[in-house]
Amino acid sequence: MTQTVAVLGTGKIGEALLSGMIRAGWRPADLLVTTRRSDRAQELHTRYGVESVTNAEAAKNADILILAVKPQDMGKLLDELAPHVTADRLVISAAAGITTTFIEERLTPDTPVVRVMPNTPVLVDEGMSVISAGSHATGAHLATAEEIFGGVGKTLRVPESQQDAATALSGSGPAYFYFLVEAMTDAGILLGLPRAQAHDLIVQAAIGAAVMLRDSGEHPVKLREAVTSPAGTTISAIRELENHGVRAALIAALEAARDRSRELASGNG
Ligand SMILES: NC(=O)C1=CN([C@@H]2O[C@H](COP(=O)(O)OP(=O)(O)OC[C@H]3O[C@@H](n4cnc5c(N)ncnc54)[C@H](O)[C@@H]3O)[C@@H](O)[C@H]2O)C=CC1
Ligand SMILES: O=C(O)[C@@H]1CCC=N1
Repeated sequence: MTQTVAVLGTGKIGEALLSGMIRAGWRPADLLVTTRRSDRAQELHTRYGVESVTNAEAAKNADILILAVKPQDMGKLLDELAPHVTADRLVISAAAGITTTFIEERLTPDTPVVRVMPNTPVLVDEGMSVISAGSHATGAHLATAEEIFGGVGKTLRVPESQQDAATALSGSGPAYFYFLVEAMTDAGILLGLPRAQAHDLIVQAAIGAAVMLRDSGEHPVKLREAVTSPAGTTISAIRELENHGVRAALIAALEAARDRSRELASGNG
């Protein structure tokens, strides 16, 4: 029997997931969305043909509820849902930091909850979604989450204790690469290239490097060594990166993201 899936909170990640599910073959008739604003509901209907309902209606009518509001809005959303969510539903949360216990405590006892940390490349079917079971979620519930998120990229099961780290790596990860591309494009401007050309050169270098990382099976150190000619250009750049502590900065940055995810666990942010 076809299941109905509702995406509650259809902002950046909610819409990215919704669009991916439709590309992966979900019928708009089997999908529901909730929004805070009616113009947003209309926009999503025009774009995807999906019906917009209230959170309470979504809880009553959908078999699977995907919660995609900000961690700070999660407590309020769960209060709205609680009277209507029965334990035969599957609740999937995509919110950073929010634990399955936080959600379970606010819903009908025994409601299965799965925590997922996706990332925005679900928009191009190259997402990374890290999945953990709450205390009432079975293997079948995890498989359902994998089916939904696996349609738009890779999935990985981890113990929930690793979710904050995964959030720092893959959840936020795309932003670090965009930041690097932005900075390297600025460097191209400094070196006298037109902005559009600098952008294209760096983006293609990033794509080429990413595909080699994924497909060659080689360690990144080996791939970097192959670029780094003796007394050449690359080693001059690497020395500057090390002088400026870029490696240490990245380690500290991801640690800060992990810590922020832990802080968000209270739902107050
Ligand atoms: N943006 C990203 O790359 C990722 C975000 N996430 C998580 O996804 C969640 C959403 O993040 P974004 O999409 O970036 O934020 P966003 O602000 O774009 O989307 C949140 C949406 O929820 C709506 N909303 C809030 N309360 C609502 C309610 N009671 N009923 C219906 N809709 C409601 C807001 O109007 C907004 O459209 C967060 O918990 C975040 O941690 C997870 C992975 C990646
Ligand atoms: O920045 C954030 O909090 C969200 C979670 C992971 C990516 N974006």
